[in-house]
Amino acid sequence: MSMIAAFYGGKSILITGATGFLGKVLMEKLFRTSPDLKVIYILVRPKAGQTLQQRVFQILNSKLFEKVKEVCPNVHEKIRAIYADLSQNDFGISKEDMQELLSCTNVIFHCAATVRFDDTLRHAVQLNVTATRQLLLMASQMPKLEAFIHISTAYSNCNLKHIDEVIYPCPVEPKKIIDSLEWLDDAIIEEIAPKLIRDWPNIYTYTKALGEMVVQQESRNLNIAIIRPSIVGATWQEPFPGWVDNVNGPNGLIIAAGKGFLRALKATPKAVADLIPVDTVVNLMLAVGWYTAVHRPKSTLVYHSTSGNLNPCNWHKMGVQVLATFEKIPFERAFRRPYANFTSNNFTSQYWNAVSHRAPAIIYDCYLRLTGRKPRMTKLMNQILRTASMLEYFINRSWEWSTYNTEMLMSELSPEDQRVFNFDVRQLNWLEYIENYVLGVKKYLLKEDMAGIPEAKQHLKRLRNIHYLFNTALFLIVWRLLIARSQMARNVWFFIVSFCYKFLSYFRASSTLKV
Ligand SMILES: CCCCCCCCCCCCCCCCCCCCCC(=O)SCCNC(=O)CCNC(=O)[C@H](O)C(C)(C)COP(=O)(O)OP(=O)(O)OC[C@H]1O[C@@H](n2cnc3c(N)ncnc32)[C@H](O)[C@@H]1OP(=O)(O)O
Ligand SMILES: NC(=O)C1=CN([C@@H]2O[C@H](COP(=O)(O)OP(=O)(O)OC[C@H]3O[C@@H](n4cnc5c(N)ncnc54)[C@H](OP(=O)(O)O)[C@@H]3O)[C@@H](O)[C@H]2O)C=CC1
Repeated sequence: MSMIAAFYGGKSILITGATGFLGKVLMEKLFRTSPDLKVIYILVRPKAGQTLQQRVFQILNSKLFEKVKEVCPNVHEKIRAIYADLSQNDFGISKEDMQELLSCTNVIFHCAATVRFDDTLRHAVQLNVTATRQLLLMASQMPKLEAFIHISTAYSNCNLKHIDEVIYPCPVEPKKIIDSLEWLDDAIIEEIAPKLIRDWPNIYTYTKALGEMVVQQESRNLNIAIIRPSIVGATWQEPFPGWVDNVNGPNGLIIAAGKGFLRALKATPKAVADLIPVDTVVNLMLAVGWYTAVHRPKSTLVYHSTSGNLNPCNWHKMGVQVLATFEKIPFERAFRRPYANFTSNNFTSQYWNAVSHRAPAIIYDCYLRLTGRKPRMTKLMNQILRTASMLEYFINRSWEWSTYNTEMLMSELSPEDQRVFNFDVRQLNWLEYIENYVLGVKKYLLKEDMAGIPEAKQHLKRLRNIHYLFNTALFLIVWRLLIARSQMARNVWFFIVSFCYKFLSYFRASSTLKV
């Protein structure tokens, strides 16, 4: 019997960010392994015209939850969506709901955050810092609370090269920032933001670091743990391989590469690609929840959920495998044949952007215009290049994350728990994982049918022929222009033509002799 699964039995669990990528996988695993849990409270806001109930219905009826419905047929009754908007100071939770949360919650998983790199400082602080403080305040009023698990990111201290499982102080106190945001106007905030974030690459990582400090400062006598995942990728094993549901992180770039839009990336090929499967992160979260509640460590422990120091893979290996998978399982209606050129050189990167990205987009837009259609490729290309440039910081550096706490926890688990809640990334086979990942992007993000693969392969063959034709035509045009202007080019040209002519004459003569 799994001790971790048994621990969650009969428990009331509060999850923030349950409608997000990590949150959904967390709920799925909880229901599947502890179907006798009492209730999962999720803090949700209405979104995109959907009510809370519609959002929950959509999640529970997705493919991700197919297995859950077999193990826990009354899953609908065990999930309680509570209206909450974390960008409001009191979350906007009703009095009755708040009362229920305060009196019943046993474990909290705080996943909600804004993960946009370019969010405004005000919004990012509100969500990643102030909301965390507010939730901790709520937690301190929960008599039955056994553990509070805060999800941060391995990149919260990416201004350092070696990162230990400790909370590092930020130059400016979070409280000072929260207070000043109350009276400063938006224009001033955006002006001071770059000075505040200093050597952090973006507002997201900076506010996640502030969030950790808030956890440390407001922990009171709560049992708290922090988990820091690196780049969270598709599921490795559970509930099935390759599940993904948004275009964040590598997902958008895999789409852009598979569709042939993105063919070069400013990336250091040897830098560590610190991806971690989402189910591995979730298994660690559940194990940490159990350990924190049962063993009650004296201080707040930080756990790194990273792959780099246990089972490293680099961007070159990843790119090669992604390309190999595109060969086997191509995406439909590609713009160009997929190709992956990683360069860390600024000049080469600019060159590839001009030749491989912007020029084809402009040519295609001209074609659309000529055929009476609305041009759209340049806009799309700009969007993709903007996203790629936002991620550049993370694909041109390597970090070392120590994983003592994570390894200690692994050794504390029973063999059964190590199997059911496996977070040992050493067992991950990257080639297999990446193939399933790309397949998952095709199936679950692009919603492409596997039956379309032969047609997609045909399409790629056509694109290859167009590519050869285009290159030959381009070569001839450039050559013709050169001949017109340079005597040397003319001489070379006549030499080649006469050589070819002589070769053909010889070939014809020798074949006539044979007959
Ligand atoms: C050479 C080829 C290579 C081939 C081989 C390939 C091998 C694989 C290589 C993989 C290398 C991976 C490196 C990963 C490094 C991750 C590091 C993470 C580190 C920290 C991790 C964390 O701790 S935490 C999570 C990370 N947090 C994000 O990862 C959010 C980022 N992101 C944004 O911060 C905003 O996205 C940003 C960008 C501002 C734009 O902002 P923006 O305003 O311009 O655009 P929007 O985001 O509003 O998007 C407008 C609409 O475009 C849609 N769309 C957007 N991108 C799209 C896309 N690429 N493909 C299709 N569709 C896309 C979107 O879905 C919207 O569609 P709709 O309007 O219909 O909803
Ligand atoms: N994905 C990754 O690569 C990594 C993620 N992390 C961390 O993991 C956690 C989860 O990330 P992930 O699942 O990928 O992110 P998602 O963007 O998929 O999910 C974010 C969640 O937060 C919720 N949320 C955002 N704003 C509000 C709000 N105002 N009120 C209520 N809920 C809100 C979202 O709700 P809604 O659906 O309504 O928008 C959603 O459920 C985050 O803390 C992130 O920092 C750490 C490292 C890497």
